[in-house]
Amino acid sequence: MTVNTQPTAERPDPRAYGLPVVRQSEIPAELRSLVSRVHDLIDAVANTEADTETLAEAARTVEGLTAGLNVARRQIGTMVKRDEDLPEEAAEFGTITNIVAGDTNPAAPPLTLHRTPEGLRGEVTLNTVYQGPPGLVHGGWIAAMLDQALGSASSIEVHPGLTARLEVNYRNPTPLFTPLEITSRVDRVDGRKVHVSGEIRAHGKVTAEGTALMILIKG
Ligand SMILES: CCCCCCCCCCCC(=O)SCCNC(=O)CCNC(=O)[C@H](O)C(C)(C)COP(=O)(O)OP(=O)(O)OC[C@H]1O[C@@H](n2cnc3c(N)ncnc32)[C@H](O)[C@@H]1OP(=O)(O)O
Repeated sequence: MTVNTQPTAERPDPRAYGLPVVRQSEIPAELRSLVSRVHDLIDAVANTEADTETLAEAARTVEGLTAGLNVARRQIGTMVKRDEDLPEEAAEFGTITNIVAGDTNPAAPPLTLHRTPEGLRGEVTLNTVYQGPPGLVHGGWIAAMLDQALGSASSIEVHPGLTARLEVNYRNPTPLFTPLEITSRVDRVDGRKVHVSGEIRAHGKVTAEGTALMILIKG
């Protein structure tokens, strides 16, 4: 089908579902900096061979930091409003702690997707935190990235939906420490059923391809 790259005129407002909304520009630079440093910390912890004294001291420090941050927690389901140059009724929303793309999730790579004339495109480079087989990306994580890219294609080009079915073909190993190109698009819309597809490429070669059926949320 011809892909509609124009935002849908009417999108569901998460506030109508009782979900708080944070504008992307409202996320403090200090929080973004903390998220980036903890992202690096996760990698360091996963790979450290430091001596036990250093490990024990780090654990105490992190425990204290965790307690300090937990004094004020967001409501589950808090959404972030993206692309603020769009008109209010065409605004895009994502879950702020989304494991693949969440702005405030240090465990997320994060994957950012942008519109193209063909659909959506993003680039991401993964470290050993996302490792499955030695030197390769975990297959479940590959599925998660495709789910995100395919779900976003539906959300941005048609309407937000939930994944009813996802099929992944693993064509070639997906390497760590290598820029991965992720593309997705809407193939067909049939009432509330949106058929979407996408790929992951490394060095221009497809490593995984996915197709999914998204069921649009009502409203
Ligand atoms: C505010 C901003 C929020 C924004 C929220 C945006 C979130 C994006 C998240 C990214 C993607 C995810 O990870 S989503 C997370 C993983 N997925 C899930 O947890 C979904 C779990 N499943 C469900 O909740 C449900 O099964 C749904 C919602 C998928 C469908 O339930 P429903 O809404 O009651 O719809 P239902 O009447 O059953 O089906 C509608 C039509 O679709 C068909 N259909 C339904 N499921 C299937 C299926 N698996 N395979 C084939 N066909 C199916 C039915 O036959 C029917 O066709 P016909 O009779 O009309 O012909």
